[in-house]
Amino acid sequence: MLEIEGLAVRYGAREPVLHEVSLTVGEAGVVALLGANGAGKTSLMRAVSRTIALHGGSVTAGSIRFLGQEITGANPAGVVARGLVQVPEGRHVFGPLTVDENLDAGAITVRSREAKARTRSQVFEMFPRLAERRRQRAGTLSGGEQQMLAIARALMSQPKLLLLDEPSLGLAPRLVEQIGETVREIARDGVPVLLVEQNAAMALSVAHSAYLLELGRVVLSGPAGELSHSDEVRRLYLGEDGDDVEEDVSDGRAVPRLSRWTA
Ligand SMILES: Nc1ncnc2c1ncn2[C@@H]1O[C@H](COP(=O)(O)OP(=O)(O)OP(=O)(O)O)[C@@H](O)[C@H]1O
Repeated sequence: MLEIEGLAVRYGAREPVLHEVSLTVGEAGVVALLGANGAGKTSLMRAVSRTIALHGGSVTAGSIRFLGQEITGANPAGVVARGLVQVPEGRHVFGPLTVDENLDAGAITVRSREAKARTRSQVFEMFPRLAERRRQRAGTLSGGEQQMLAIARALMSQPKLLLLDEPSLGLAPRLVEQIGETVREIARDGVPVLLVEQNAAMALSVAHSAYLLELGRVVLSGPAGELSHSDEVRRLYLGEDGDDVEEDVSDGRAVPRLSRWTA
């Protein structure tokens, strides 16, 4: 469904942040893209959703094919119209609008009233908490509910492929589990997912295959089960060697990274 080959991305005149990245997402299942802060995960998502230019970046080499067609020159709206929909990091729900209005906004490209109503009831089945809060303003929802709304809004556009950027970020472990279950369910319902995560444990538990990015390069890839048994992933990303605590340079506190929700 999605074929990325030899992709290079840079911001302005700086050194490229992605080098020769190749990655494939098939017709079904979940593909996880793992990596530490700054590895280039979000930049890859932006390249695929064609929002990279909005962030001052560009694709300088390689190709991105979606459903067999080159999309490297497409614009963001064109990509969404083809069924490739991104839920960016940080949720970005429309705070002053209600849950229902947010869902309407997600369905703006869907013409048929019946199709919209059908998708809305499927979405409410998947997220009963949103159904209970359909007239509540999105800005007053909890962090976990906002993340669910961001995913639900993307589903309203009836995507053929969903890109999820760090859906577990900032959520408590119980909610991370729920997000993982939701991702599984979306894939089971027939929408393949490219899941970007720092939470390697969650991502590898829901994914079929996975890629590990380091400093803009794919350094490991394969079936998720194999990656979760690789020494490097276990040591650096699943925190099995006590190696998961690094200095947070912003305030000097030692904080667990990558494996922070796995305890
Ligand atoms: N708009 C931008 N302008 C310049 N450089 C950027 C921009 N966005 C990202 N970068 C740089 O690109 C590199 C990759 O960042 P990116 O956000 O893609 O990584 P990431 O793996 O998603 O990290 P995180 O998990 O922290 O979100 C970093 O060195 C970052 O500083």
